Amino acid sequence: MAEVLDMNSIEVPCRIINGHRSPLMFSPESFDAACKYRAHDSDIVLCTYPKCGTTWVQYMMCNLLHYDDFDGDMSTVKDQCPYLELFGTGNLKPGSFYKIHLPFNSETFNPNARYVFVTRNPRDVAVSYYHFTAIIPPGIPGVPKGAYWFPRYAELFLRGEVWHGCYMKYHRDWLKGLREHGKPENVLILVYEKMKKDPRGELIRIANFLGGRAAELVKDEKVVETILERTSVDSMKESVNKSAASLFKKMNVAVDTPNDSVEFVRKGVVGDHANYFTPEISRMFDEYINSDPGNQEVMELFNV
Ligand SMILES: Nc1ncnc2c1ncn2[C@@H]1O[C@H](COP(=O)(O)OS(=O)(=O)O)[C@@H](OP(=O)(O)O)[C@H]1O
Repeated sequence: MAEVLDMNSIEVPCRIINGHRSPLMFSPESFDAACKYRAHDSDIVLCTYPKCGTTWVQYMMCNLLHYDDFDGDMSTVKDQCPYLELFGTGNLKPGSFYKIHLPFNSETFNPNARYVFVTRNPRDVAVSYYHFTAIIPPGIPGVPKGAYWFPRYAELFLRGEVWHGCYMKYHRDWLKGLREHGKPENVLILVYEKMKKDPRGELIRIANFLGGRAAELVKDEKVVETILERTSVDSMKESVNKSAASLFKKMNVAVDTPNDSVEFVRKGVVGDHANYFTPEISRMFDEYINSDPGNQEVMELFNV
């Protein structure tokens, strides 16, 4: 008789490295090196909790920094803006642009470096992360894909028992860290919901934060149009998902998805949680948000 899967016993498989929950596919050496890497004065760090809009901002910034060479391929983007926990720090030189999903750490934080922090409503993050967790190997061994598992994932998400830990702790610590240790002129906070409302305005804000050639580029309306087109959901579904699949193959990671495509870019909308949240899940999220006054500061970011 087929074994019945108890959905309530399923965990997200993680490896604990330096106290952080790493996906199993990451090399412990790379992850550990990323945890210990202190930013140089001239670095630009894209720091986000996963699924907050990292890839979108990464693509906008790579366009602004490498406009003429930008080809939309994830292999190129990973060289222009490597993901430290996955690729390690071996190739970094001062003046690099890179992304991390690591928590705030005052020992590796450098107030002279520039930090771009991207955030998004935790309800939509949970849904997005649930989809991603289910498709990226080793995924959840033995768990078939399907929305019915979301209630369990939501519980694990609220407890912080998912890759990269607790959303709220991550946000509270980064916002406090940036406020107390950062220089305001070196910090840019972007909100996914605001980017959806006004991508042009936010692109120009990013360009002005970067300054130099990036700020010059966006004075040309044609360039702005081109970057907005290259970073639209539809263009990125094409460019990112297919090239991510070939990158995974190159890294010998078996991808369990149809059409050889890894859905880094899935729906790209605000409010998808309405399709997944039951009244019980909504109540759990409300309780979670109200459980700590520091969470309100985070939630206020989404009143856009
Ligand atoms: N161009 C563009 N416009 C709007 N939305 C976009 C775009 N690119 C990516 N996305 C959506 O961002 C979600 C993935 O987040 P991240 O890139 O932060 O994921 S990752 O942690 O770096 O893997 C994921 O959200 P969901 O669609 O809700 O799953 C992506 O679809």
